[in-house]
Amino acid sequence: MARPKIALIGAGQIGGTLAHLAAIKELGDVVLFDIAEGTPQGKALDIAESGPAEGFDATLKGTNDYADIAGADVCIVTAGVPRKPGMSRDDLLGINLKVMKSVGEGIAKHAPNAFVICITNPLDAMVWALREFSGLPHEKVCGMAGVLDSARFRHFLSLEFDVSMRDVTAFVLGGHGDTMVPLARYSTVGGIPLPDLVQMGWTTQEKLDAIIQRTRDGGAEIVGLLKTGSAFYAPATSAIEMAEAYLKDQKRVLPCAAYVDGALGLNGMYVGVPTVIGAGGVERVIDIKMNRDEQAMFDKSVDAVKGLVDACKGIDQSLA
Ligand SMILES: NC(=O)C1=CN([C@@H]2O[C@H](COP(=O)(O)OP(=O)(O)OC[C@H]3O[C@@H](n4cnc5c(N)ncnc54)[C@H](O)[C@@H]3O)[C@@H](O)[C@H]2O)C=CC1
Ligand SMILES: O=C([O-])CC(=O)C(=O)O
Repeated sequence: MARPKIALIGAGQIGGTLAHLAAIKELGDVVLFDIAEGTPQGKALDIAESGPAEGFDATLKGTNDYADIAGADVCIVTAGVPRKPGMSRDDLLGINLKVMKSVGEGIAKHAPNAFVICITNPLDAMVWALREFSGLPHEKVCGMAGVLDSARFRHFLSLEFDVSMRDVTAFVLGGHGDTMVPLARYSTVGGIPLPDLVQMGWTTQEKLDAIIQRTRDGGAEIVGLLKTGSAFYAPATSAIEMAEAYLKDQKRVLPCAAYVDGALGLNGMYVGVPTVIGAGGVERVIDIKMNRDEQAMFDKSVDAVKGLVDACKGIDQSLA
């Protein structure tokens, strides 16, 4: 049976890391696309040359021609611009919206049956716009943010509790911005919810609040350290987890920016929610119940995403 084909649209920091991970994990043959001439070709060749030592079977091709993504099973989109210190993700909206238009058209023409994972920021608005421009089914287009934000939360919790990251679960929902919603009640260590761990004296509410804030600021913390761009190792790993769930029909329960129409009181919008990802794409949005405080935080985040979508419609009349 032929290997799956994975198209990576954008061959920058995340795109290159995605290609490396996809090859090492033998998820399929990789096509790296970028408008920058030489970059995707150079990265594809460099990673291919790591194959003999690593011992993977996958082909890697770099290209500036959308025709080369033809028939891709998965497209992961990182094309666009990252932020620098002092910027918010939302500042990228105008420039990256134009990129989503060309990428959406390219995918629609050459890989209309792909499962599409958008990473480009501001994430929730960009995945909405990419879906609009591509016209693909909603369940086949989603955005990566919740897996990353939850991974950051899990990492910080594992440090606080001095336990393996594998035994920490977390759910971060809402938009991928300052209003994101880390849900303590739905996050656990060894199956014990975080509020119970506070009561058991394993940590204090103050420390937990600080970890939640550090999670919200997780992207900015890395931007502040790197200075020239934003995080790429953990974002790439997170998107690969989603792609693998689709390709292997794993039916993973993962938070992602999905199209929600009916669940969680939402009518037809993209935002971070718990989902099930399998061979059907986003097969299910989990309609979790939130308490009053959680709902208030989620509503605020939903409003922030709606504001960004309205801004997209203001910039590009074809989206209105
Ligand atoms: N959703 C999330 O959780 C995260 C999102 N991001 C976002 O991911 C995006 C990519 O980040 P990096 O890879 O670090 O940036 P990067 O600058 O290293 O790579 C972006 C690549 O996109 C290419 N590009 C620009 N316009 C294009 C077009 N029209 N078609 C094809 N390629 C195009 C550039 O040539 C560049 O190689 C940024 O918008 C960043 O904010 C970053 C981290 C996490
Ligand atoms: O912070 C950024 O600009 C990149 C990003 O979305 C993240 O790392 O969470």
